[in-house]
Amino acid sequence: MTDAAPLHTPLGESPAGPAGARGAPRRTAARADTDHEAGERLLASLVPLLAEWLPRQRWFAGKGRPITGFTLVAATELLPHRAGAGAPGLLHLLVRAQQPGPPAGHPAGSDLLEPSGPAVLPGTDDCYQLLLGVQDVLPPQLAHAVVGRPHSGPLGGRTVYEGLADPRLAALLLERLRVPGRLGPLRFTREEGVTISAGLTPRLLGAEQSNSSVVYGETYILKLFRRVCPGTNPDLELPRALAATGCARVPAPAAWFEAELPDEGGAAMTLGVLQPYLPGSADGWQLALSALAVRADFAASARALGHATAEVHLALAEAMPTVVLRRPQLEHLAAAMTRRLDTAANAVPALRPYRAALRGAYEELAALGRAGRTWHAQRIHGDLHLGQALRTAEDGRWALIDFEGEPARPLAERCRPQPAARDVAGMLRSFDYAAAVGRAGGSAWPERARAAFCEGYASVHGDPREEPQLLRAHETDKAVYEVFYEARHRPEWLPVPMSAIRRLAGASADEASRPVPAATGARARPAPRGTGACPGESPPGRRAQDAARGASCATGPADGRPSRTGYAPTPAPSRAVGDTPEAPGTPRLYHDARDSGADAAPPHAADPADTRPSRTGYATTPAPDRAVGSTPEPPGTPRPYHDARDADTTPPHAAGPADARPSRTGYATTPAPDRAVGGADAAPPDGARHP
Ligand SMILES: Nc1ncnc2c1ncn2[C@@H]1O[C@H](COP(=O)(O)OP(=O)(O)O)[C@@H](O)[C@H]1O
Ligand SMILES: O=P(O)(O)O[C@H]1O[C@H](CO)[C@@H](O[C@H]2O[C@H](CO)[C@@H](O)[C@H](O)[C@H]2O)[C@H](O)[C@H]1O
Repeated sequence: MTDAAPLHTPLGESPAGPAGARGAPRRTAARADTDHEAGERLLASLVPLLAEWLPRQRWFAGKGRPITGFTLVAATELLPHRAGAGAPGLLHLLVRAQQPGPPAGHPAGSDLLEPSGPAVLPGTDDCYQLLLGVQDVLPPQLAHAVVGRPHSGPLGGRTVYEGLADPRLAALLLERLRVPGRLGPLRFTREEGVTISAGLTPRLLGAEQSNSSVVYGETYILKLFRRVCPGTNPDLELPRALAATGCARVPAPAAWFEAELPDEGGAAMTLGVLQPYLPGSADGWQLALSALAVRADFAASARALGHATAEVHLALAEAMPTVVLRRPQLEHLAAAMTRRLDTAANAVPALRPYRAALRGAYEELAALGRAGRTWHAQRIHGDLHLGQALRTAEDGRWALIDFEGEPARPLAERCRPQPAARDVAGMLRSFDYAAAVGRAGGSAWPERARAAFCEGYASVHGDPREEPQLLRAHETDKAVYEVFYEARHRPEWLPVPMSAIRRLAGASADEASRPVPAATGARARPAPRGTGACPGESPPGRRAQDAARGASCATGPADGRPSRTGYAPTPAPSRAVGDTPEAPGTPRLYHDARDSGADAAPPHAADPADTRPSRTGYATTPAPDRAVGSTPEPPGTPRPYHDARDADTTPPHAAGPADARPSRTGYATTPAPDRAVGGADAAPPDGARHP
């Protein structure tokens, strides 16, 4: 029982037939095991297809670096495919992709309270979640979803495709989530007291995402995390904690599923979360751009958004541990920000002229720590921007989504308490972005929005403007990150954060401590002046303007779309582990013999088209801020939302009627160990709870 090596298939070793044939994946010890052999054959036959297909997926985090091999972590047959049956099969795979070299997308290890890792990393082997459909012949409406046809192996001659694109297979996932249970390493959990309707029609979202989401009957949305790691994803943890406090600003998880892989240290890997869908909602980015398109003010919406953000922060501070940041932590925070600045400046020359001035904001923070100043840190959203706020059609209130934090950062880092100012800074930066992309033509619009947001926030949870050094340091840190992000993913957008960099670098200490002006009667600040030659620093170019009107950025990564993901800074070399009685370290192919597939949901035309606007850009439906704007809308424009000020009722969480149908699949319990990744979170620097 020491068959410990994870199944690893280097590229270049093509599968040539059944198990044991030339090119089959290596293992350190042989053991006759049907599941293991099935797993070997399966991965071997899929490797050439995955090597081509994976880098083209928008959620693939390792763009720009070659994949040198794959390691199978676990394989589970959610629905067996029977040749000639006509019905599809569904395979769930957890696969590591080995990629040499430093990860792309984010300025270096960016921990808050712990020392950073090395600036240049030897490589990554991120684990990805794949849901692969299998059919003999794919109907034309699923042609866009094809992964490929393996030449040989267990799937030889069949068509493998993105399973989420097939409504029959997406429906099966919902069916799983409706009834708690296990299947191999997969555990499906439903929130206590929640019932989930059966038979809701699935629709795969086409939005630009770090993950993949399926909407069920406009009632639920299932987010499948694509790059996964051991531990509870904050996008499950925080919304659940918030729901327990009664905070209605965040859709409460109704069900979720995880992988339990004992050799990962016992930490379940969150794979997907089902939550109520807010139909007809519009995100803050769309709304802000729509307001700008008709020269409408956004202050009332921004104020309501500040209010909502503060409510969420308050609830999180009540529900989760908080810490006090004292001198060591503040020095550490300043040092981490400085490292990120240095890494970004090394990568983006445009930043270099401002480096010394920007450091001042961080040094000021450290100096305040040395002088005895303290701040509280708590769990926060971690990646707050206008695209993460939805204004609901039902009652016009703001809801916040996507609590994953910056997906590029290691999980442990994302789970640490941080100053709430970090979220505030993220949103303030977003107003600048909207103003630039929406061509506000001056600083009045963003300044009013920023001030209004702070006012709304202050009415609940303390005024962020009273912490000018903390806010400035975080805004600087965010703008530096954005420079790096845009340089890599959307070069046309680089002038947007660069303009903030000039402003932040140019601010004197006095100016920095000047509070954000009040929204009412705020005077426009003069346009920021440049302080040096800066490649790419012209106003957003034609393509950025086009993007703001609905076109895609032409200089994104390989797939031609700007990637929303960042990087994976934690090197995670594959290792052989395992001591479980079954087949430690052995990837297993789980399946459920009871699942015939014969009674699967009836075929349904795939609906790949998603009419929701992209999150990165580009409102296509003018939706001005009704709170302020008086400009008439274009005729026929749907108005799915109304002003938050008019409504303060809680959006109900949609839960369907009880349905007692049993799950169609059963439960295999064999563990599929792989390796431990990531570490426990750092101990809080101070156990004091937020008063
Ligand atoms: N509860 C919800 N109701 C309505 N739309 C949602 C909901 N959650 C997410 N969305 C839509 O799905 C998109 C992607 O969701 P998000 O959680 O941001 O995924 P990702 O982390 O992959 O970016 C959002 O921009 C929003 O348009
Ligand atoms: O939503 P993600 O967590 O994937 O965040 C990444 O992509 C964002 C773009 O979608 C990017 O946000 C930046 O651009 C937004 C406009 O497109 C703007 O509203 C944000 O303020 C700005 O930071 C984010 O930085 C990146 O991490």
